[in-house]
Amino acid sequence: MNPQQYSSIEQYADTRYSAYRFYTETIEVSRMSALAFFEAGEKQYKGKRMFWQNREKTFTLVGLGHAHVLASSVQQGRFEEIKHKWESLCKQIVNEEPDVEPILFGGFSFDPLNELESEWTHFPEAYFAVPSFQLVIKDDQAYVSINLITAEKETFNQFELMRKERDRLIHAAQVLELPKYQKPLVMGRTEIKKEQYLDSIDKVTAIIKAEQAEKVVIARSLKLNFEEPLSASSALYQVSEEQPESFLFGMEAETQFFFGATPERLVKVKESQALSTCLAGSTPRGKTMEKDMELGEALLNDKKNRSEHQYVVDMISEVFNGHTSRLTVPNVPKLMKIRDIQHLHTPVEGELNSGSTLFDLVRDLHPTPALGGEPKQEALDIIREYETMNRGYYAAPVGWIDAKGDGEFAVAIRSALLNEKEAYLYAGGGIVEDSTPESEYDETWVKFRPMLRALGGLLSDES
Ligand SMILES: C=C(O[C@H]1C=CC=C(C(=O)O)[C@@H]1O)C(=O)O
Repeated sequence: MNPQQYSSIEQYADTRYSAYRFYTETIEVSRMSALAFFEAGEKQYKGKRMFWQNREKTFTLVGLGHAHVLASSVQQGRFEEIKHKWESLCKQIVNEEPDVEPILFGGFSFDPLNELESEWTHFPEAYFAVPSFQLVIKDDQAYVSINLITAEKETFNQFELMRKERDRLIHAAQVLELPKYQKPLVMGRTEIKKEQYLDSIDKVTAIIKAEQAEKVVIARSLKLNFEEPLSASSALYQVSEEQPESFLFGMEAETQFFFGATPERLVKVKESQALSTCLAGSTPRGKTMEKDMELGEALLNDKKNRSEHQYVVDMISEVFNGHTSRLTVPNVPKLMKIRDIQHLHTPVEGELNSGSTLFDLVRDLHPTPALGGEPKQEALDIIREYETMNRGYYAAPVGWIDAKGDGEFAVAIRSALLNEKEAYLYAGGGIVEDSTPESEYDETWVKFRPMLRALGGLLSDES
C-alpha cells in the first residue's frame, strides 16, 4: 500500500474533535430494497459507498457519501487509533439519544507489516467512514438518517440541502427500476504465482514439521478480466443472488470496490453480549443428499480438520476469557453448510466486561488461527515471508460499530477486489504438518467457487 495516497485522509489524524459537532437525524421510511438505495448513489457518491447485511438478514446497512472518514496508515496500533477517534467523535453527537445510532463502517488490512506491492492502491491500513446518508433496515423497519459532522457553526442551510437530497435518494430507491444486471463476461482467468504458491506449501509444511509453528494459513489469488467494467451494484447483486446465506459486504475506495459473501463472523457485540464464530475445516458439498451427508460426517470425524478447528476454538476462547465473563463454548463443532462448501463451526459467547469494547475484541482476535495460524506471531512472520501476495483487506476484519459500541465484524474471506475491468479473488487454507500442496490447491478452488460463480468465472465443466 502506498501511504502517500492517503494524505487527504490522514489529515484527520490531527483533527481535534472538540471543534466538531456531529448532527444526526433519522426518519422511518417504508421498506425499500437496500441495493436500490446503493444504486441511487451511483452518480453522486460513487467511490464513497458501503454495504452490509448480516447472515440472518435481520440487519442491513447502506451508506452513501462520507460525513467523515477515519483512516490510519500506521504499521502498529491501527485498531487503537480508530477506536479512539470513534469514541472522541461520538462525544460530539448533538442529539442526546438519536432514534437510530449513527454508524461507522469499514475495515482493516490483514497485515500492515507486509511490504509487497499490491493491487490495494486505494486502501490504507484502516479505512472507516460515517456515511452522510445511512439506510438501516432492522427486522422489518427501514430508517434513513442524515449524518453531518462539521466544525462550521451555521449548519441550517446545509442540513436543509441534505434533507432534500435524502428525499431524492429515497424516491429514487423506491420508484426507479433497478438495471437488469447481467453476469459479467469473463475474458480471462489467471492463477497468480501458482508455482510459487505450491512451493510455499511445501516450505511451510517443512517449517511446521520442524515445530516452528503448529498451523499457518497460506492463500493465493486469481485474477478475472471482464469485457466491460463491472459496477459495484452489479457485483453486489451477483453475490447476493448466489450466496444469500452469508454476510454480504462491500466498500468503495475511490475506483476500487472490495466486496464478498463471507460465512465467518469475527465478533458481534449487542448490549454487552459478545459472540464469535470459530470456522475452520472444510469439505465440498455433495452432489446428492447422501453424498453431502457422507462428506459432512467425514469432516466431523477427520483428525486433520478437527485439529485445524481446535486451534481456532482455543484461541477465541482465550481472547474471550480476557474480555468477557460467563463464557460458553460447545465441546464439539457442528457443520455449517453453505452453497459450495461445508465447514466445522463452533460459536463462542460471553458477557463483555465493563472495560472492554468491540474494537478490543477485534484487535485481539485478528487474525484467528482460521486466517493466521498458531502461534499467532510466528504464523504472521511465516505468512509475510512465504505467502506470494499481499492480502490487503482479504481475511481481515470488516464491519460496523454504532455510537453505543454495539456492532459486528466479519472476516473478509470469499471476497474480491474489483478494479473496474478486473477482479482479484482470494482463497487460502490451514496448513498443518500433514498438508500437501495438491490437496491445499484443490481446497482453494472450493473456496474460490462462490465468488467465481457470482462473477461468471466458472468454466463450463466446473459449474
Ligand atoms: C482462508 C479461508 O478460509 C478459512 C475459513 C474457513 C475454513 C478454512 C479452512 O478450512 O482452511 C480457512 O481457515 C478462505 O476462504 O480463503
